[in-house]
Amino acid sequence: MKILSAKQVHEADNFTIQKYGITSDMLMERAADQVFNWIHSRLQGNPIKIHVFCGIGNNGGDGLAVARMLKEHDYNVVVYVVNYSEKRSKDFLINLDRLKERKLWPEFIDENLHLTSIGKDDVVIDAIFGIGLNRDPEPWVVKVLSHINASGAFVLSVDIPSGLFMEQAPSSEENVIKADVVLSFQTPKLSFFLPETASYLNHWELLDIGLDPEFIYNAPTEYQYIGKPEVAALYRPRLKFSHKGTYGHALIVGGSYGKIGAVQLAAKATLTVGAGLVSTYVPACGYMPLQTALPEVMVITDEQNKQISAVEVPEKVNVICLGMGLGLHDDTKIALTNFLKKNKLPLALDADALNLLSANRQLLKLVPEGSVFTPHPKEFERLVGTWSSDFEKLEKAKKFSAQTKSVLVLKGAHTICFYNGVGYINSTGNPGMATGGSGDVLAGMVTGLIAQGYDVLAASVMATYLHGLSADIAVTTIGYEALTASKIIEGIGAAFVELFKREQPQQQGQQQQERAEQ
Ligand SMILES: NC(=O)C1=CN([C@@H]2O[C@H](COP(=O)(O)OP(=O)(O)OC[C@H]3O[C@@H](n4cnc5c(N)ncnc54)[C@H](OP(=O)(O)O)[C@@H]3O)[C@@H](O)[C@H]2O)[C@@H](O)CC1
Ligand SMILES: Nc1ncnc2c1ncn2[C@@H]1O[C@H](COP(=O)(O)OP(=O)(O)O)[C@@H](O)[C@H]1O
Ligand SMILES: [K+]
Repeated sequence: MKILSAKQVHEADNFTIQKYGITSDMLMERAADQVFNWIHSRLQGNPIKIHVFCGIGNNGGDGLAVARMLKEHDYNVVVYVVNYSEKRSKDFLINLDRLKERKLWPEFIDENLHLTSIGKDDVVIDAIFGIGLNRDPEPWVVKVLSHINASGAFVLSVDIPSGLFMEQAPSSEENVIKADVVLSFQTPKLSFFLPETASYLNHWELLDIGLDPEFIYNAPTEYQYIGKPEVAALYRPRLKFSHKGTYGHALIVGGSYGKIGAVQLAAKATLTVGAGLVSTYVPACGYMPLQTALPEVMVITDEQNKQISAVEVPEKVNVICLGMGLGLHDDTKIALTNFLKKNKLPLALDADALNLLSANRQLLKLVPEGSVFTPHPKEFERLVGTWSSDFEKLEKAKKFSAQTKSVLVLKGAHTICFYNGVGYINSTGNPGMATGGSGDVLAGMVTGLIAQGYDVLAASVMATYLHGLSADIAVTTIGYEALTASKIIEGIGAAFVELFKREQPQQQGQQQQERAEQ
């Protein structure tokens, strides 16, 4: 799913309005109707107090329209207009008139703040700023935002939490509403996925307001949100008359004394995503544990017992994964240098391979184009230096991918794969994955898919999605704490199966029952 910029959303609005001969006010009515339905299906007429805070632009217009619909259904509504500018939008004014026609008079809030108290059991609808926010709110507006944040009420933000920019970090935490739920129109916003800005919302949902699909399809975007349909489309079915040679031969190079487990995890993950053959290259101390733990995997050993001092590549290997548990020994640095000087195969570079490259930057030039780098944020910082905000980190990631002409898999709660100027944001995964070895599993999965002939971008995006999905399935039965890297590997099969499961159509009665329970 594409992630549009604010400018593109406005263009999509105009395009839709012209193509279908509708008015902008009708589009606003659609948006408000969807928000109202969402609330109404949950509250079902509950007389709870609902405070609707509106700005003076179209986000405020949405708020006024929702307030009108709530009033028409006899909800207990109070409406406020946060009057931060005299430049009221046309559709805001239309909806202000409609509200007044229903005898619902908003309270206007200006810098002479008079703020009504909000009970902690009340509901707040936040429609103060939407995607039109282009500068920090003024101090008195910040006080309104803080008043809402301090109330303890359930906060539902329309489109985006007020004060949160689409593509820029807020200058202060108190400038932004903390939303329990965001009902966002048509397209998710980039700031929903970055650690610094995602913390302003607990949960988001998309409402389809019918912006023209053709416009969205043709819009060039810098970010995409990757879900099941995008990944299912990448899947390459296995062929009836195939054999193990059809699915590639991957080599995993890694391990040092005490860190052979990292190679076990990666190699097992490589096999489990379907690679035809998997070999490992490890220091001699890794021979016995690997042969014992993974009978399917072939093992080649270095002449050194505790660390790798050379890399030997067996014939017919078509992808090499390098780095897990490798260590930073001088022997290993020499091994990596000599290997990179000769190697022409695509690489998946992880962990200590990345750390060795960071410490010996001249080696980066030897990494073949079309490789994959899988750093976690600290490893990425070692590669490119520090950043002042998550948005700057994204720019650095894009630049690194362009310079190396490779995929950069920047790991995190929402891992983002960068390639050719586009960031693919993963939708699966959970905090149970914050456990040693889960990154080794991901690197192995990427490698196993490349071995089978997936291109490097498809392999990275699909591996990242399945890795998170496996963990998501696992935690439904074992919880977050007991999730381990090995359990992620065990769940890869279930994740593949889930990829092609159709949602069961729900019976109407069942839906009503579920709504009543919420
Ligand atoms: N297709 C869709 O998705 C649809 C979206 N819709 C809704 O429209 C919303 C976007 O509306 P919007 O463009 O009118 O902007 P909004 O956020 O209400 O801000 C208002 C104005 O405030 C100003 N301003 C900015 N920052 C400021 C500041 N710090 N302090 C003071 N003023 C500031 C700035 O004007 P400026 O003063 O810069 O000229 C800005 O234009 C969107 O989020 C969604 O809710 C639906 O209605 C229909 C379909
Ligand atoms: N809170 C989280 N939510 C979702 N995914 C997470 C979370 N924490 C970690 N992960 C995932 O787990 C993996 C951790 O990788 P990494 O830090 O390299 O671990 P290790 O070095 O122990 O193998 C990454 O794929 C990351 O995206
Ligand atoms: K808002």
